[in-house]
Amino acid sequence: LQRAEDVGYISPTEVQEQSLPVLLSGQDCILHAQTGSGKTLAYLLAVFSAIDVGRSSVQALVIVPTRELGIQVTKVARLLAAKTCNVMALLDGGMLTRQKSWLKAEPPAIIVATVASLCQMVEKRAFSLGSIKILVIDEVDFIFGSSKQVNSLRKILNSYTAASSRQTIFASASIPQHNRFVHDCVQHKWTKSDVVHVHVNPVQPMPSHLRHTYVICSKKERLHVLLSLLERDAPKSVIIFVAQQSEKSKRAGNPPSSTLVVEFLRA
Ligand SMILES: Nc1ncnc2c1ncn2[C@@H]1O[C@H](COP(=O)(O)OP(=O)(O)OP(=O)(O)O)[C@@H](O)[C@H]1O
Repeated sequence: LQRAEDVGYISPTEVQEQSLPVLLSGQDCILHAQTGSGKTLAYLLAVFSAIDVGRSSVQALVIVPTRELGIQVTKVARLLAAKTCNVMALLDGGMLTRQKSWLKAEPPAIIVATVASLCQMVEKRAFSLGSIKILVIDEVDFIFGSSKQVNSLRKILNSYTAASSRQTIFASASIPQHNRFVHDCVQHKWTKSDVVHVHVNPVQPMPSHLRHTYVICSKKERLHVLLSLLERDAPKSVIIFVAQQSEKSKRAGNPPSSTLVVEFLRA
């Protein structure tokens, strides 16, 4: 807590105020609060409270759905660690071969990892998760919603580690059917039975001056429809979310849709 204050976190946000007594007492917790409310700092303070920085073993694991989020979390963890312990990022697209030898030579106290990279390392026996004291799953709704990641996540929760011997924290801005999720956590032994659900700042209703519109079209027509909407509405500014280009489309030599949209806006 002193270190958090030293780096500029003077007073806690609402989710931190409500969750820190639970987290620092070592109880399992579901941190459910909107984006930007300070969940990352809350769970990282629990991580630093749980680990013994003098021990050379992997004691804390933070699972994130994407490389980008992993980079952000690692940055905050390193800021708080202030060289008292090592924080390693095992993220998709990273240098896993080099990291494998680092892991064996000097196990970091904290690992921030994407599901696939972590499982790859564990399956190659680069390290074991036997000494994990605290496990955090960030953006849990995203990971459980991804068919690619969910089976590996279940292994991390139930095979590689056990809920009875670790503190487990789930964090998310949105947990659809959250009462059901809390029930599943206990039922599937992802957490202990006294897991606490900290739910603050439920998403505010949409401001009345905003208008939602949607268009139903086939997958093939999506880009064409988007470009026609841009042409028709000619917005002053716009944020467009595009999915990753599929490998099949890359191999076929198609330009990514982001390039096509940018070219259209430039013209
Ligand atoms: N107690 C605090 N005092 C001041 N700033 C804070 C505090 N806690 C967090 N912040 C800042 O608020 C911003 C958002 O925090 P954070 O990333 O932890 O939110 P989050 O709830 O994890 O968001 P997301 O759901 O997007 O992961 C960050 O820039 C962080 O540095």
